[in-house]
Amino acid sequence: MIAAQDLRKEYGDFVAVEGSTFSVDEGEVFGIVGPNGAGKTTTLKMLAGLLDPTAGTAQVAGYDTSETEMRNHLGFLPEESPLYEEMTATSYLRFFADLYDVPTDVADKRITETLDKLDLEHRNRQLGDMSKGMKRKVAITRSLVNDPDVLIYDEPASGLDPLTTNYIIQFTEELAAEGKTIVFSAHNLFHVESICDRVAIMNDGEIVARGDLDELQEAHGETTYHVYTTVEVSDSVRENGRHRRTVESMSAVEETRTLAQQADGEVVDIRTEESSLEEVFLNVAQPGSRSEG
Ligand SMILES: Nc1ncnc2c1ncn2[C@@H]1O[C@H](COP(=O)(O)OP(=O)(O)OP(=O)(O)O)[C@@H](O)[C@H]1O
Repeated sequence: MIAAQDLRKEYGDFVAVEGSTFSVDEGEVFGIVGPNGAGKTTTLKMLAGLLDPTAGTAQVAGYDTSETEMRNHLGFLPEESPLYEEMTATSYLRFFADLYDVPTDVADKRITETLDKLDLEHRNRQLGDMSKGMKRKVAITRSLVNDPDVLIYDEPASGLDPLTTNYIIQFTEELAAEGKTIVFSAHNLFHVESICDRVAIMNDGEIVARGDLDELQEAHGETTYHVYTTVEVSDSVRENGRHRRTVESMSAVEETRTLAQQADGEVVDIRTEESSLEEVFLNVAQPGSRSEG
């Protein structure tokens, strides 16, 4: 549904994105994460046809991103969505539906249903008088007026309160369940972990790791073993009448078993804990690069 081959973007002599190759299948939710300045927005804008790549190509819904027809199949949510401040939400959304030649009755139904799902109140308030969360809901609704197959969302929930953030993340999940293909960037790795099928981690303009969570953990994460014993062993802590020793390798698990036996005890439980996406991220997004946080 989305394919990018060797995308590159230069701003003057600064290379913002290079060698970016990836694909996203129909119905997949694909997350792009990375430190500030890694090149996420630049990548998303190239996919949305808003920035011309310096080199490389990309296709969305079967169209090259340079083809205008592609935009009829795409909903793009920019990081900052400038809205026409004097318009009401309803008139603004009708205006955009009209640009896509959506018949008025179809547009009105679609707009009302989406705003209902997003629980937007005060629909006839001027956009300039709406809160940030309300404006984001209007911008999300705008991305859906043409009923696109593909959604490209740049930081959909950035800077919003936890309640509104939850609404938007849940809503994105619902869109995925309806079969939309979604690419989005986010700094909140918990959200990415909870809704993405696959993730690409960018650093310094390049994709440095990619895959589903299991693949990322296997390639770049660590497994932690919590070994529970009946007796105290070196570095163990007491926990609910047992002793827990936390180690990083199977050989250390075996060593713990030996230590327990030497103290006339035994291992009664072993629990494993995989790295979170945040830990994987910290392992691959190296500082010292051009991080702009
Ligand atoms: N129009 C521009 N002209 C020059 N440099 C730019 C331009 N737009 C972006 N850049 C630079 O390109 C790099 C990548 O920017 P981009 O916005 O794609 O990063 P990002 O990963 O989305 O960052 P953030 O998480 O902060 O939104 C940054 O160093 C940025 O300063």
